[in-house]
Amino acid sequence: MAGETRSVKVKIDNVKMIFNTRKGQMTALNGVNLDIHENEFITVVGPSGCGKSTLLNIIAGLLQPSSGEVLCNGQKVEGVGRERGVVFQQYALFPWLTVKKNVCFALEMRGIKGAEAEKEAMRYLQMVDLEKFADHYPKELSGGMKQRVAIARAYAAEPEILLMDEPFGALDAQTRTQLQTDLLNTWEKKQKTCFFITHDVEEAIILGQRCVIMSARPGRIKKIIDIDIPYPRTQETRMSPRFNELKNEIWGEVYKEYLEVRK
Ligand SMILES: Nc1ncnc2c1ncn2[C@@H]1O[C@H](COP(=O)(O)OP(=O)(O)OP(=O)(O)O)[C@@H](O)[C@H]1O
Repeated sequence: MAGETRSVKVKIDNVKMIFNTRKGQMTALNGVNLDIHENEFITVVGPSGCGKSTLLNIIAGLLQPSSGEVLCNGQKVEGVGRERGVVFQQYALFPWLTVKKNVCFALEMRGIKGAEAEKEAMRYLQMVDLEKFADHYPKELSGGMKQRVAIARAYAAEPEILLMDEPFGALDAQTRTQLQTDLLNTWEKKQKTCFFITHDVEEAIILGQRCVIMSARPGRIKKIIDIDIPYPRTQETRMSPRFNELKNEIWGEVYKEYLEVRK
């Protein structure tokens, strides 16, 4: 299985999450166990409301589980940490800072300041092909460009683990495809551990080494599928018979869970 010989970067150990709501207690996650290996690219799919974002927020340290724990590099996660970077669907850029200064912000958190930070920021902007827009403000950019800035900023923070919650979900199909290609290129060069949530089964296959399928609420891991398609993956990969087999298999599993939600 992909990644099995590598060391465990993040261990999700019997995580349960209960929310107190106006209607009483609601179990969002129950008994989630997963080992994410060093430099592994994991994609996560499942019906709406199955707890994907909740799980990501627990790994990020933004939420504390009701029971169970998450270990990162063997240490219990008790809050946010620099080794874990998050990219959300909404770009979360600082609107009052230019593109370059948004990236500088992440560098400053690492202690890189002044001219050196500016130079480094340009290097990260080049990576996402946005160096020409360094002095623009976020409001002057398209949705796809803003998300590329958010990705450059996430990379500039040099996290060991990238947690991505439907980062391309709000984008048009063409921009999404372009960003998938950019992300794959960057991942192949920089090899970070990635945990990537998506609603899009094709996206889960084109990016991931393993695809985690979550069951309907209360969310747990239903199945993990090895995406045994070699990298580099390109848009032509989508035409291959294996891609289509995997797509049918994963889609079938997700659809069964979707029907559970509707019952
Ligand atoms: N802070 C909260 N308080 C109460 N309930 C919550 C809270 N956060 C999430 N939930 C509930 O927990 C369940 C899981 O939510 P979550 O956002 O993790 O699902 P998801 O799989 O990411 O959904 P989607 O795919 O629609 O984004 C949902 O029923 C949601 O309403």
